[in-house]
Amino acid sequence: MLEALGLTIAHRLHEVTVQLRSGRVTAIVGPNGAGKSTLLAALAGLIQPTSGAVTLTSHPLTQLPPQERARRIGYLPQSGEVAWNLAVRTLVGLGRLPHRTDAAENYAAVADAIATMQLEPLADRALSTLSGGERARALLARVLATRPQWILADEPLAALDLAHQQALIRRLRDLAQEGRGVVLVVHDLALAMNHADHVLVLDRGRLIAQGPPQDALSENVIAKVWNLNASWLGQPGHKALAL
Ligand SMILES: Nc1ncnc2c1ncn2[C@@H]1O[C@H](COP(=O)(O)OP(=O)(O)OP(=O)(O)O)[C@@H](O)[C@H]1O
Repeated sequence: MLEALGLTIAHRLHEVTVQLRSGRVTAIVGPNGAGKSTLLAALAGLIQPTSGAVTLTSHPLTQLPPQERARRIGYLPQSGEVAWNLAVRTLVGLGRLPHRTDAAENYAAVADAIATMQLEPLADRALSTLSGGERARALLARVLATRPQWILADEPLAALDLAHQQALIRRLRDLAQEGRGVVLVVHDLALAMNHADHVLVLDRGRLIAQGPPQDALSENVIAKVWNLNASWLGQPGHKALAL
């Protein structure tokens, strides 16, 4: 379990307590500036809280050696920028750095991540020659190549076309089914409603609601947080938001 306990980050998050379980997909939603990216980065151990703590299987994240943390938690930041103009395959291979595994195992993990993100035709291309969505898939493949217990991804679907979005959601759901923890920041409330097992709703740095999507994303919560009169239409798993 990955937990935030009274997590406060000055001016950004206020007393957030959440328990994230592996084996399920958790979506973090909320308006712009609500603190979603801040919470995700803090859960990955990348931001020091002003007060409160993040624990992984009851151990404070700060006590885990960085390499161990990198093996256990794969983090995809929101910005799709890459400092070096690497080939896709080389970038994905960086996901193996936290491990001391042999070449065959590294090769298999990289090949698997490239296949999962449907990047085979692009594997030898330089990142600078890719489109925004192709680059986003390459960056996520690097996270998958680590084969972490936890996958924390900030808007991983934002740059993807509909077919790649659906393929990625299926894959992330499969990874959760295998027992990994998947935590996604998303703006698309229908996507969170239809595909997440658990939803956290943030607003102005505070946790407003959490629970199964049908509870956390009720029309009342949407009215309160987004100030929108919206109605859910359709059947579970295929719901759409009418505004
Ligand atoms: N490095 C920083 N230093 C100080 N304040 C920051 C920093 N990064 C973000 N903030 C502020 O913290 C608040 C939460 O930002 P955060 O990026 O977590 O929001 P978000 O919910 O992910 O927003 P968005 O949907 O726009 O991506 C915002 O008010 C933002 O201006």
